[in-house]
Amino acid sequence: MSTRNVDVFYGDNQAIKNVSIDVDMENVTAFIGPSGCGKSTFLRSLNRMNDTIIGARVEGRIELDGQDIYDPKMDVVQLRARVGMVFQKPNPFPKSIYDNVAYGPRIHGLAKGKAELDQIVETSLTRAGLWTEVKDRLADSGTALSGGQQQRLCIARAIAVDPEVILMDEPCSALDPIATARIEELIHDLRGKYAIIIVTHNMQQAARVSQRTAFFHLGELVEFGQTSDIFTNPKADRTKDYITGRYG
Ligand SMILES: Nc1ncnc2c1ncn2[C@@H]1O[C@H](COP(=O)(O)OP(=O)(O)OP(=O)(O)O)[C@@H](O)[C@H]1O
Repeated sequence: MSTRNVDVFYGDNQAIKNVSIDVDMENVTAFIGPSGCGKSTFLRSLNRMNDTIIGARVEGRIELDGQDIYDPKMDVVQLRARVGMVFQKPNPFPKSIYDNVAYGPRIHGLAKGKAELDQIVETSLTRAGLWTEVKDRLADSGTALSGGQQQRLCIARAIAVDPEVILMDEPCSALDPIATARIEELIHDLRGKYAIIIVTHNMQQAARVSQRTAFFHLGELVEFGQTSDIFTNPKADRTKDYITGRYG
């Protein structure tokens, strides 16, 4: 996935300024930066989630496999299956655990029959590290699970439509440390199967889960590189100030 000279506006207010980035499909990429720097705005532009916000406007070019995702011919429902999203607060549908995962494959016609759908549900829940905890209660409501389990269910739901990229917007901010550790392990296990981009406030988390880090400040991409370099040998003064806790 690549972006070229991307600007994002909310009315007259410019939240993202001229951001060009190539997201590596093999690695986990973290977006970090102080509150309000535009991390979530930029993340949402990668699967056209900003389309749903009145007054939001994206300029520049964003490509997935060489295709312009803002091309008027792009099927946005299909795009959001290819570039899935996991939000800050787990948001399972008020449906059974099974139906939460089966929903996407059903609407996209990915399974030929019940057996195939069962298999997709099992594989997705297994990849999301939830299968053993829920396999005997697939008919229970997804909303009855713990917060951490709900977030893993949301990850299973994203995985079920076989995405290329998974966007995660502060996926652990509503979770306790144990549930957070499970999600971080899961991100580690999913690396290589999907390109993962995670927005996080937590620099330790970025250092633990990602191989590439992008530092944003005031809507600009200040520095992007290997996570180890960003944290141990940042080039820009603004990055240095942020990682040493001088602001943010
Ligand atoms: N729906 C919206 N309507 C208008 N302005 C918005 C909207 N969402 C974000 N903004 C503005 O865009 C700028 C970037 O916000 P954004 O939420 O992308 O930053 P962030 O780095 O993700 O912040 P945080 O870490 O606090 O979530 C801010 O000035 C914010 O006020």
